[in-house]
Amino acid sequence: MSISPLVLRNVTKHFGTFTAVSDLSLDVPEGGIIGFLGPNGAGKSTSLRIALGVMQPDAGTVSLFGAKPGIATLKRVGFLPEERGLYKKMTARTSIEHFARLKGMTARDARARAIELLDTSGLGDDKNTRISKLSKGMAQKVQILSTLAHRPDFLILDEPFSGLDPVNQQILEDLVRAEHARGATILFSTHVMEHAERLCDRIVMMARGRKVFDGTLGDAYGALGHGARINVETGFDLAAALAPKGLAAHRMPDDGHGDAWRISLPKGVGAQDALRAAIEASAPIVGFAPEEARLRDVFVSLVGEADAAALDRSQHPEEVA
Ligand SMILES: Nc1ncnc2c1ncn2[C@@H]1O[C@H](COP(=O)(O)OP(=O)(O)OP(=O)(O)O)[C@@H](O)[C@H]1O
Repeated sequence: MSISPLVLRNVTKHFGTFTAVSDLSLDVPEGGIIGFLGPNGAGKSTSLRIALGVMQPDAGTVSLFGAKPGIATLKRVGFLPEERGLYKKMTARTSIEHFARLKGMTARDARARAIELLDTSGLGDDKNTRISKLSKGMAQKVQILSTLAHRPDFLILDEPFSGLDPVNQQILEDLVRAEHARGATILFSTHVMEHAERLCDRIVMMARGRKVFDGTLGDAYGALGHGARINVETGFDLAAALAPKGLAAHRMPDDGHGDAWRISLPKGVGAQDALRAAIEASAPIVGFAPEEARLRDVFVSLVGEADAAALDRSQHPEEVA
C-alpha cells in the first residue's frame, strides 16, 4: 500500500489568543491534485507551513510521506512559499539550477533541466537575464520552475497563480497538469475558485481556520445540486419568503439588477418550480435564470455570504477601498 504524501491530524495553531488553524485533519493521497481554497486569512498558508515543518502546531500531528517532516522527506517535496524570493543577482537559469542542486540534482542534470523548463515555459530568451531585470510575473515563473526542477514527488504551491497575468496563469495551469501527468501529487492553495474548478480532483475549503468542505468536485456540486438565480427588487428578503416552501435562498454578489439570490434546488425540483414559488410568495421579481452550480455557490452555502464576500475581496483586492 502506498504511503500518503501528507496526513494532518487535528492540527491547531494559535497566534496569541487568535486561532489561525482549528482542528484540521487532511489526507493528501498519492497522485491527487488538491485545491486548498479559502479567502485571505482562512489559515491556508499556516497549514502548509505546518505541513512542511516550517512551523510547529500547538496540537495535532503531521506526517509527510509517513514521517515527521525532515531532510529526507523534504527532498521529495517542492514548495512554493507565499513569500516569493530569489537572489536578484542570479540569472533565470542559475536560479533554477541553484534550487535543483539544493535538492540533490547533479550540476549537469540541474542545468539541462533548467534550460528545458525555461524553453517550455516561454522564458527561453531570458535564460541568462538576471532576476533583477525580469518583470515580477516572469520572476514568479522562475520561482515556480525552481520549485519543480528536481521533479519532486509532491508539489505544495501556496497561491501559485497570484500575480500572474491570464496568459501566464494558463501556462502555469498547463505546467501543473504536466507535473501531475508525470506522477507528482499536487496540493495548491488559492482563493480563485476557477483554477480549482479546472485543475483539481479534490478540494478542501477553509474559512476562519476551519475546514468546511473536503471532497471531490462532484461531491461539492452534488452537495449543492442545481439552482436558479432570481433577482428581486432591492430589500426584499427572498430567503424568508421561500423558506416556508422548503427552498433555501442565498444572497449572491449584486449584478446590477436589484438583489440577486441563488436558490438551491433539491432533487426533483426544477428551476421553474422555484420561479413559481417566488411568484406565489409575491416576490418582486426582476430577473430569473436557471443555473449550474459553481464552486463559489458551494462556498456560500457552507459559510454564508459574509465569508464568501471575503473570498471575492481576496480575488479582487484592488476593488477594496
Ligand atoms: N506569524 C503570525 N503571527 C500572527 N498572526 C499570524 C501569523 N501568521 C498568520 N497569522 C494570522 O493567521 C491568520 C491565517 O493566516 P494565513 O496566512 O494562514 O491565511 P491564508 O488563508 O493563507 O490567507 P492569505 O492568502 O492571506 O495568506 C491570519 O489572520 C493571519 O493574520
